[in-house]
Amino acid sequence: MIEQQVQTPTSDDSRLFLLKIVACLLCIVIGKFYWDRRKFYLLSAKLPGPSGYPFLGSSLDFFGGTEAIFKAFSGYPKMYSDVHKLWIGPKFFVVISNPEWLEIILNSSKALEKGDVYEFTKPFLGNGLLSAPVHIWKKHRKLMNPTFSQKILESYMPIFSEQAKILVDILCSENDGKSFDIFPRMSSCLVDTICETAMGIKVDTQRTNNNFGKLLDRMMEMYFIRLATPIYYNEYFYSFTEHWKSGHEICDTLKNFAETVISNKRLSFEQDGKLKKGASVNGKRKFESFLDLFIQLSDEKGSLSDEELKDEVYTIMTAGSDTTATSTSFCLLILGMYPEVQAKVYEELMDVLGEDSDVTWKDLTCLKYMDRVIKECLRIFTPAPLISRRTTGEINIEGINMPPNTNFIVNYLHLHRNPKYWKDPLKFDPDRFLPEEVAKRHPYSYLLFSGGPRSCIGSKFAEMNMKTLLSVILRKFEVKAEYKSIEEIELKINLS
Ligand code: HEM
Repeated sequence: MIEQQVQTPTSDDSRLFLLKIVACLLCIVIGKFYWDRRKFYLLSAKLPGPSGYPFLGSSLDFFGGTEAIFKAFSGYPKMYSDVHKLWIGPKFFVVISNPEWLEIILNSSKALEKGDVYEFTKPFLGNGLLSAPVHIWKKHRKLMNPTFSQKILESYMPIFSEQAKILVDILCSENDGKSFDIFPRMSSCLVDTICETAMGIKVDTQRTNNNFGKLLDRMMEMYFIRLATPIYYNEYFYSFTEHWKSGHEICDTLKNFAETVISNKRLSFEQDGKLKKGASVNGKRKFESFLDLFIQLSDEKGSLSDEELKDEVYTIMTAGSDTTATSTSFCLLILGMYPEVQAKVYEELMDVLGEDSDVTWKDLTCLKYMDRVIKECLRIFTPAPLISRRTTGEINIEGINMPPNTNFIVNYLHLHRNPKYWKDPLKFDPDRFLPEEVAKRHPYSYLLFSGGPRSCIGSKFAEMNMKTLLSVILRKFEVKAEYKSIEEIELKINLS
């Protein structure tokens, strides 16, 4: 009789078999990871730039917070080129500070989508203009563009002036001749200005210890902390951190606040009947906040839900307050370092406005020297130094093919300090912005508010607000700065 011998697999055999399957699966996953990204490796090989370490890329350059990010982005273009590659972890970026490239990219319909880092703003800003995907952005931007018209912004001038005067009163009462940091005061002033213009509510953070302003500030700060902390990039790991928890708590409080404001507005509109479009009082446009206007326009042209209204209003508040506060503070700092320039600005203010008169929009258009001073200050200290975009189709520039889903970082800081376009870039010289000088430069060599169809919607608002603030402050005070040279000033960086 033949006995059939059945060999049962030992536990070692099955372990080896399992190990082989896991190894095979791992190879497939890694292979697919590299295969999906092969186009970025090809592109990376064609561009100069730091190669970084495997898996980490150049992320170690960013340890040390926002100052480290600033140093890295100032250094890369000098070391490599004004178009260079950058790996942050496994993520690939093309970093650009070249006007010719920027003109093409910022105007391309294939580069309107925001870069992946804007995802971090989503818990708070949802699909507001700053981070919205293009199909939503197009609809909302079209609806919102008319609300930033000259006429509407002119109706905000009394608020700009009133808040600037409150700031001056506070500075007068606190001024003991000692030096202090103007930014926190400026920031409160801008929060109050933007809350009133965006939502039509007075939060008065300047004079009271209002919690709303603090929460708004904290929310923005948390976003920048996340941006400067690569270990917070992964959503899954981040969701276990205290930072995530407190971010969500603040977010919920701010959301509830906005929801109450919006529902009260809707209620009062229903009670008062529809708003009269562009209604005027004594020949001047009646004040209507952005929120009033959005509700009105969305009723006429296709609705924005309450959630969308909240996102847009908070986007305006976030994008508008910190940038304008930083910009105006930098202008005062530089004017404090250059007394002869400050004297000329003062002289112009006296010529155009005299000692006490309120500032009108017409006056602002006459402040030509101040305009050049502001532009030059913000060239050197660009308040929105980096932005990021992502391609949705192939873009070819100078024979270099950038495939869909390429993330760009636009390095405005270097664009504005690039010695190719700005001789002696750290020299402060407002005359660089004389019309004849501007005409000599590439139009995309100065992009304070970015360029193309997705540039800053609030640029006019910001200019009017900054000029009003400076007009009120500089007629009251002579400012001085402790810094002696621009090189001394260390910058921190954020992403707009
Ligand atoms: C000096 C002050 C300001 C600077 C330097 C600045 C700069 C910028 C920059 C660089 C962008 C990015 C554009 C891009 O991705 O290409 C932007 C977008 C934006 N800014 Fe400003 N901004 C300022 C003030 C304001 C103000 C006062 C408001 C609102 C009242 C505002 C609202 C926005 C919005 C909503 C966006 C998104 C636009 C879109 O994607 O359609 N900004 N800003």
